[in-house]
Amino acid sequence: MSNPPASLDLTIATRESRLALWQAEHVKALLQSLGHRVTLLGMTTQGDQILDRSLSKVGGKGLFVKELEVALEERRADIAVHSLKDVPMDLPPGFALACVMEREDPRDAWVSASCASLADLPENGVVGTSSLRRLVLLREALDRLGRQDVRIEPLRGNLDTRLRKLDEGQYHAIVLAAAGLKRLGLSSRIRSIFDPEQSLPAAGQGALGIEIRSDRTDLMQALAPLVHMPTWLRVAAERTVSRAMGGSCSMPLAAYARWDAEAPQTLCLDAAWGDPEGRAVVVRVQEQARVETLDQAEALGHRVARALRAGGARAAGG
Ligand SMILES: NCc1[nH]cc(CCC(=O)O)c1CC(=O)O
Repeated sequence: MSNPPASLDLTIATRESRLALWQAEHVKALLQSLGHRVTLLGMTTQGDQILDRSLSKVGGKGLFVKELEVALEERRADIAVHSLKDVPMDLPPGFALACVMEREDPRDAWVSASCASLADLPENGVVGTSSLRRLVLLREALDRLGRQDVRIEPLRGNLDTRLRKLDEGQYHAIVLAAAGLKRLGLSSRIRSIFDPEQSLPAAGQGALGIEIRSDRTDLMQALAPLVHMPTWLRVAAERTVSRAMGGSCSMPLAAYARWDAEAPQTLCLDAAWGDPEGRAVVVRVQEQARVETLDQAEALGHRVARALRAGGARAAGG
């Protein structure tokens, strides 16, 4: 006979943006429904403080997770909830990704009151995004429409700040992850959702990950019911591409995996790599494989990274 699962006292370290708090509350509610007692420990990260420079210039993804890891290290918290997109490919020694949860909408959203689409932008229109990936993919789409007049301008800050900058008229439209808007009940702001063919999502976009100290095997068991394996396999493949390309936000790289609707257990992985100067997409590849384990997902990711390099993509730092 197995023992009933232990009820734990758990502290969740979280950033304090509205989206981060929503995500932490979401995990808190799930853990409480499993019988655990949960408190939140809110904290500000460097990524939240540096708002005047593009993230790719100031050190990238690690900026959003470092302080949370210090809280885990100092045992002030047990788990950290992250948007997987912001989590570096390799966690520092002593930390582990214990759980990947079911994915929200992974796609990019077009947010604009005045323009229904790219084609609808006025002469010399301005679109806001700070993601190099979105910049490169938008530029490509605009060039195809013959819209060299449209400018793409940097846009930083949390979701509310970005929406305010749009509302103030600094941009005609902005591009954001649909997942964040949906989680915060802001779906009505979404004018349209990009087909992944056009704006291929970033590795891990829309998925939540839970990080722990790797010695906390007790927590792995407690978190097991929150694991969504179909999502974990998708994002493992995507993140492997990113890791293999030296993934950082200073490289325009998209990696998006989806399950084939017809073939059982078959994962289709698309990737796009752009010139780091952010001008035009140079390489797009697609591979698929039967995937039932994380190892197989990673093998697919490596194949896609090799195909990107064969097509002319260069890994960062080498
Ligand atoms: N880079 C910031 C970030 N990290 C996660 C999300 C959205 C939610 C998600 O992808 O889970 C966002 C905002 C955005 O890209 O518009």
